[in-house]
This record gives sequence, structure tokens and C-alpha cells, in this order.
Amino acid sequence: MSAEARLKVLDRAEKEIMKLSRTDIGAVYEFMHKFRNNPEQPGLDLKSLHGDSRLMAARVKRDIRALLLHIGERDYLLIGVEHRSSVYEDLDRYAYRINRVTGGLEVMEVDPIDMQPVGDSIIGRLLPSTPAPAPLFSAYTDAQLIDLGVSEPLLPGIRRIVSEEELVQLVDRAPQVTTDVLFALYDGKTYDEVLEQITKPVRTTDDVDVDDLAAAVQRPATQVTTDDEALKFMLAESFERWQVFLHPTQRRLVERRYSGPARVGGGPGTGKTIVALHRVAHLARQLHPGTTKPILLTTFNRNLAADLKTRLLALGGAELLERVDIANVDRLAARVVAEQDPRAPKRKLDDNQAPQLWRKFLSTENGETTWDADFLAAEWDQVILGQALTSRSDYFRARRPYRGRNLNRMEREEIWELSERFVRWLAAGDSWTWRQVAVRGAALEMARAAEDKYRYRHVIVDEAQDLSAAHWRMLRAMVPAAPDDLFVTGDTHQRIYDNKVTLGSLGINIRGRSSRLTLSYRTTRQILAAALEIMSGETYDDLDGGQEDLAGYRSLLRGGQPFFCGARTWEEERDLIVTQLDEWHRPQDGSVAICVPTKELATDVMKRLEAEGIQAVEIGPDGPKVGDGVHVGTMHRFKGLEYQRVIISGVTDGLVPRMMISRYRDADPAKYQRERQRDRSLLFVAATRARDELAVFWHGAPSPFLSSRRQ
Ligand SMILES: Nc1ncnc2c1ncn2[C@@H]1O[C@H](COP(=O)(O)OP(=O)(O)OP(=O)(O)O)[C@@H](O)[C@H]1O
Repeated sequence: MSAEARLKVLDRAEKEIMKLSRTDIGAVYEFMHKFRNNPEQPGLDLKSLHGDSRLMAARVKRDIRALLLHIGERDYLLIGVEHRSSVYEDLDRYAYRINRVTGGLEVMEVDPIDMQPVGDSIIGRLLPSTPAPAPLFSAYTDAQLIDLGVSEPLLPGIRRIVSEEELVQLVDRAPQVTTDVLFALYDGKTYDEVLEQITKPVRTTDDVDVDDLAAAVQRPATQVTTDDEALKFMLAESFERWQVFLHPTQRRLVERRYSGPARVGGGPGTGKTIVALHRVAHLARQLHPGTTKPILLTTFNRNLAADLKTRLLALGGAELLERVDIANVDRLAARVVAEQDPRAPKRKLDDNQAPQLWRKFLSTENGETTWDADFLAAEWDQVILGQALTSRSDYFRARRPYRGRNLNRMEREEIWELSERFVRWLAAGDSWTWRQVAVRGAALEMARAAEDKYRYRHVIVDEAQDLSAAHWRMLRAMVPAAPDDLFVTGDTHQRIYDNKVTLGSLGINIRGRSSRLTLSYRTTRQILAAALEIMSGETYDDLDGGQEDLAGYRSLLRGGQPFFCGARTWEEERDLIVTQLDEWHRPQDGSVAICVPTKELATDVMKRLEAEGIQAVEIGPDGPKVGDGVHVGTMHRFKGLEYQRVIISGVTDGLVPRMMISRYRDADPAKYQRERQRDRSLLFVAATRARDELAVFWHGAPSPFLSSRRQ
């Protein structure tokens, strides 16, 4: 009798498939189609493997077999792909278990002779005869390790591990949670820290029945794909793992139903953007079909928005893209204003021109004022626009944190007057700043919301740390308060624009719906350690008035130590850059980037590369101009990018942090601290763009942020 079957693919099998040749991947793809149509068709030769009636093998092609688990009735799970000889030789080496902590299904290989996981035999050979070093995990009992989520069948092998090399071998094919837990303990985290940071986020809330495979396959801890999209991607060579397999912690955040606004934090490279993209796809699947765009996906700047669009297309295709509005937040505000206020000024000025504009305004329009232009510019930018204050009485009542000097009522009256005149003066030149556009956009959207007019059903925000109060007010007003209304991802350690907010005070209550990702997929442990050193000694907020740190932030990737080197002069430092590129064999395929603090240095570096016959490609506001070459850009441009190798150059005292901020040191200590923290974050962002290798150069004295390099 023929009957269709449901076939899912376990991530473990998917990894094995990816190691096959393209022709064999194609054969697996064909096999899956045939199997779904009728698993009993004779050509597939489906049979139970001795030892376990649920474990089955089927024919993919002459020398390849699929290893399957029969979940129940017509449900099967592809758990491995093997060459025929190995399938029939050592069938007992496969073990599958339902993890009691995560409730997920775990499949692993165990040794046929002594039922120990593969790797033990190698470990056995590696063990020196005398004297035996202490096993790495002897401080923990079996029960403790199991409580942390370690897979039980692997325990005997784990007990014998005495070195990092053996640990790496054992965890190579171990389930994800086991790997995470063992590495965290190995890194020196305490039992309680691991329990809190690694186990708790993946612990299932259901009662786990260790025989119920069907329930286990449904849980997020079992990483499966339900269709053959992944294989299609692989064949098209556009496949990236994140498109299909999320870490259980990530998946939980994506699929949860939140009773209101929710926030996901976490260090660089932990997959916040990936989570935001999957969240969009998840929410879109639950919407009624239609032609509208009920979901907004927004971020801080233009090139990041363009990148989100490309990635969302890869994840869900044109169909998903059609339901989602993607725009950077300033463009969104400009759109709102253009739609509702056609008389608004046309020319939009960069916010950091404000001090210069105030100076010009005061000298041409108001010769007699005693106020300092920088002070007024900061008061207008940070307090009036920063808090999106639209009336005189709001300004009289406003708290002015971080502004140093107190202002009495009369002084506020004067500043408000001057600000109004300044705005009129700008408008007379048909100009205003982007911050003004955002404030106007927020006011217009709030007026619409007061009439129950909303633009979206769901709003997803990436790079949330950089949005201003006005941006948040506008976004809040674009979506009605309801479950799953706002979902925001970001990392305050990477705040590189001067916008610090408390979401609660802006009508966005994330209390109790805030989570953090801790596993970096991008950077090696060695690079992470160097980047974290840059951040030492500062405190960071959690976007809601509290503090946040990077506790538990880690990576399973390994590589060489980052290279730090100083030169005497800028000329010599450029020699260092060329030498470093030579050492890397001058790759010009877009895998290397050079990051510098200023535009002038970027121009100098590009000239030097060109003189060397190396194609230098500038990273502009929309990202690198072309994909090839060696990319060169200022630190601000690096947000959202990722390279195999990165050189950060010009990390010199006076450039990082910028010399000009020292004028605030006494005049406005709070501003000084903020600016210094921003520059530190810029360096942190730059350092965490590197996947495999990082080199950091300076000339003269190194930046104070490289404290351990200073004599
Ligand atoms: N589950 C996953 N499987 C495989 N790769 C992943 C996964 N999650 C994230 N990645 C990869 O890790 C890298 C970083 O992801 P992403 O850009 O989402 O991190 P982020 O937290 O937003 O980083 P940043 O804060 O630095 O912008 C990307 O290359 C992404 O493809």
C-alpha cells in the first residue's frame, strides 16, 4: 500500500549532507522527494536496523544510505547520511535520547565495542601512561552535568577528558547544549553561572516524557527543517546555516508569544539580526494573506536597512518581502512628514552640524546673547529634540540628565525663545536637521494614533541602541498596543550615536520581556577576549534605566591571537598595513577590511594600497562600493559588516578617542564621558567585525583604550 510520509531533517544530518559532493547532495534531494511520496517503494529499500526497530536505513544511491528515525505512523526524521559500508557495519554506534532538560531529541554516535562515544578510542590512545593528568570535569557529578543539560550517553567519555584537544574532539559531534555547557565550564564559569546563562534559556517548560519522540521533535531544542528548502538552497549555493537552523535559545525568542513589547540583547555576532529576521518570517506566517505590508522592519542607517532586505529575501523569498516594509528609521520619519506635511523644509542636514549652525545663527541674527553656541546646540539637540519636547511647558518641566549645569526658569525661557528663532531661521533656508524630522514624524504619527489610525500590526527594530526618543515615539505610535507589537534587538555596548533612552518612559514597556543572547557565531574566542578588554571599566545600560553587561558572552570558534603593533609615524604604520596584507597573501576578494578613525586616514590608506597595486574599495554610506578588493572605511561604516580578516589602524592616542572631545572634559564632564564611551564602542564594533584574524596598529602612543599596550 502506498502512503505519503512526512520527512523532517535533523540539523546533524544536514551537516553531513553539506559535506557530500554536489552530485550526492542532488541524490539526497531526490531521495527526500521519493521518500515523501511513498517510503515503502521498493527502490528505497527501507528497513529497520537490528538493535532498534525505530532506527531505519534507506537507499539514497548505490553507495549512500539515509539513516532515519521512525517517529510514529507516517512521520520520519532523517538523522544521518552514510556510506553503505559504515551503515551496515556499526549500527549500534548510534544512540538517540530525549534530553531531560531541553526536551529535545539528540542523536550521537557511540563506539560499537564498549558503547562509548566515538572519540574515546582516540582519547584512549592520546592518554599518556604516566602520570595521568586530572580529568577536566572531575569537580562535577554526573547528576550535576545532566542537570546542566549534558547528554547522558556522552558522560563516560566526558569523564576521561584531560585536555582541550580532547574536549574539542569529543564535542565535535556532540549535541549543541552539551558543547555549550562543557566549553563554559572549561572557560572557568561556575556551575551556577552555566545553569543561569546556558541551561535556563533552553530549558523546556513542558514535562519531558523521554519515550515520546513525536513531542521531542516538536520542541525548539530539536533542530529540524520540515521541508527541503534547505537542500534547495544548498544546491543553489546560496545556503547559509542561519537560514534554517537556529540555536534553541534563538528559536525560543523567535517563536515566543509576547504579551507586549519585547527586547533581545547580546554581544556582537550572537545572532540578534538573525533572530529579528526569523521573527519577521514567523509573524508573517501567522498573518492572513493579503497585499498590504503589516510588518515594519527598521534599523538605524541606510546600509543596514539594505542588508536586512537582502537577508530577508534569502530567508523567505519575494513572497515574504512583499508583506514587509523595510526602511531605516530616519527615512521612515521623512516619509511620514512628506505624506502629511508638504510644507516642511526640503533640505535635511546632518545632526552633527548643529553647533556650527548655532554659531552662524548667533553671529548673524543675535549678536548680543551671552549663551555659548556649543551649549545651546547641545541643549537643543540633547534635551529639546533629544526628548522630543514640542512645547514650552514641556521644556520647563523637562529633566536634563547628563547636562551638567542647572537652568532656572528664566534661563529656560530664554533658551526656548532662541530655539524657536533658530528653527525659523533654518526653515527660512528651507532646511532642518534629521533630528527635527524625527520629532515632527513622531508628532504626526502620535496624532494619527490618537484617532486609532495605525500603520502596522508588528514592528521589528534592529540596532535599537542607536534610536532616539523621537524615533521610539514614532514607532510606538505606528503600531497599536497588543501582544507581539514591538520586538527590538540591539546591544548598548555598540551604541555609536549619541542617543540614550529609557524605553519605559516612552510608552514601551519591556519589563519581564527582555532576554539576552550570549553565544557568538562570528568571532574567535581570542578576538572576543581582545575586544572585551577594550570595554573594561565602563558600565552600560539596558535601554530601560537598568544596567547590562556581557556576562556569559562566548564563542566556540578558535583562532590565533590578535596582533597588536605600534609604529613611530603614520608613514611607518602604513608600511605595517602592507606587511600585514603581504602576510595574508594580499587577498583581494573582499574578505579583508581596513578600518580607521578618520576620513583623512582612510584616503591615505587607499592611496598607499593603490600605490602597491592593491585594489582599494571605499566603504560608503551604502556599504562597500564593490564586493572585491580590500575594503577601507571609517569606524562608523563598519556596523553590520563582517570580514574574515580586519586591520584596525590609527588606534593612536588623540585619534581614539577623538582629541576634540577633551574640550568637554572640564566644561561638560557628563558629555565628555558620553563621547568617550561612544569612541570606545566604535573601537569595540570594529574589533568584533573580524571573523578569523585581527591586527591592531597605531603610531606614537597607543589609544588609552588599549590599556595593556601602554607602558
Ligand atoms: N543559528 C545560527 N547558525 C549559524 N550562523 C549563525 C546563527 N546565528 C547567527 N549566525 C551568524 O553569526 C553572524 C552574526 O549574526 P548577526 O549579524 O545576526 O549577529 P548580531 O548579534 O546582530 O551582531 P552585531 O551585534 O555585531 O550586529 C552572522 O554571520 C550569522 O550568519
